Amino acid sequence: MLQQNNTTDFSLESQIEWWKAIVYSINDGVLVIDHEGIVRLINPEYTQITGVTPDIIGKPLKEYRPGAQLTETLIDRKCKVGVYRKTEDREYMVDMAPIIVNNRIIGAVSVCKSLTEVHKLSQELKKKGEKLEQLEKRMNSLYQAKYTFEDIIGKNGGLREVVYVAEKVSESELPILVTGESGTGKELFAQAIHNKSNRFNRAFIPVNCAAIPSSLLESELFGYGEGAFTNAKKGGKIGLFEMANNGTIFLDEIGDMSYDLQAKLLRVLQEKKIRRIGETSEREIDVRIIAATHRDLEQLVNKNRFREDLFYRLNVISLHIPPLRDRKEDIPDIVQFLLQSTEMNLLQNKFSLSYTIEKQTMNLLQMYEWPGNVRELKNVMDYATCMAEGTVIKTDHLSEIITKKSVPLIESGESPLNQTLQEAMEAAERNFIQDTIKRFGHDIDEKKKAAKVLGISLATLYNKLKRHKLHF
Ligand SMILES: Nc1ncnc2c1ncn2[C@@H]1O[C@H](COP(=O)(O)OP(=O)(O)OP(=O)(O)O)[C@@H](O)[C@H]1O
Repeated sequence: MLQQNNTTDFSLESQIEWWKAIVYSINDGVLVIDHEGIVRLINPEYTQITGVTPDIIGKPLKEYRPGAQLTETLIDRKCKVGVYRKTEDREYMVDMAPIIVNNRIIGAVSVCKSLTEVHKLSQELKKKGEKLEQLEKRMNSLYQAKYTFEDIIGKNGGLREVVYVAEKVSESELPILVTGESGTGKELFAQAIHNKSNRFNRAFIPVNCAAIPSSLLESELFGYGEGAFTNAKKGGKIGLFEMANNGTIFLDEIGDMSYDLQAKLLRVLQEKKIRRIGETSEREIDVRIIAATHRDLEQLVNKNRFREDLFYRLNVISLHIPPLRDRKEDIPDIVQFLLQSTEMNLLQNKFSLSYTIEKQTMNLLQMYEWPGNVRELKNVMDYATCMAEGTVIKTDHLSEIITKKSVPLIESGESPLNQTLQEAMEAAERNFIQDTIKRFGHDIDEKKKAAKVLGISLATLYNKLKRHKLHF
């Protein structure tokens, strides 16, 4: 029996008990034979794993278990590692070693590990892995980018060039900064880029940095660990960066992100690691970042409201989407495209309609300045198709704001609607200059010719281009 008090007993009997207790407490199965191959000891775990009961003790192993290789160890003196054994209902791995004292073999020991348990665990792990894969697939399908470059309509005013660059950089891993007024199609571009990249079947996670209060944005982006703060969810929360792993995160309105959070974003860009709030360890992530803003980031940098280092890091590839008023020639194609989408929607509801638009109505659409860009045009067309009694879109079907604020095209000869003379003259001058430049071309010699035809100096032409916000 083991000593119950604190005094140390060095008697042989006590020492044997001591070693036996150690062998019994081991989690692996242990069987020991002496130099004659007689079983001297097995622990309960050995019985558990192999089914061999303690009545084997004192008997020759070879007789009891003819397949046992342990007795060979007494002869060849070799250690054997990871010998696979399988009986009807058990599977286990055995390590064997001779017990040598003063260069004499006094026995051999076999240590076994159950594979049944390992199998069970690996089975469970497999199931969990499959579940995780399913969840990942579901998440990817929930966060799928639907637009491709085919959905980007138009080519005028520099849009063709932007599409060209965007397509080229799609497959690169570099961050992209998309700028342009609200409604010009920044997210549309981001989705198209994602869908053309190798990440197309992974998640595309859009985040509007201006729509989420800055106090919440950090935990939304990075997630948090359990107990990170009061009201924190049990088990913590995964952040959007982790959700976008292997995919793309679209950080819209990046100019509205707080200065502190900008520093954390810069770290993600540099280290490709994130740390959930309240946790100490970091997690590796592989996310492509596409940021967008309608603000002038350089100006924000100058005002110390946007980090210069982050700006340069994001601005490696920049795409500027021109406003719709600078590419009014695209309006007919976009209108056609929008009407077709409406038709497709109706078709899904079993209605088949084919819309046309009156020339006069189209003229009016091209006279308007579109401060809300393509999004506004989409809304106007949705409204018009609702208002139309038949399939022809007429001026009456446009909202009042369009009919009131449209400015005449030079060649249309339409009279201005509810405009002051000054406003109409300004609009006419803008359109006339725009048309003349388009007729002659963009380079300096062509502009000189345009200025001559307009009867103004080149300097005045440049001033007027600036005043009318014409980017040629
Ligand atoms: N060139 C285009 N061709 C077809 N549809 C377009 C085009 N540009 C924009 N759209 C459509 O206009 C709407 C607004 O686009 P999007 O949301 O991408 O703009 P945004 O610049 O990201 O706007 P915001 O800055 O307000 O977030 C979307 O429905 C989009 O599909």
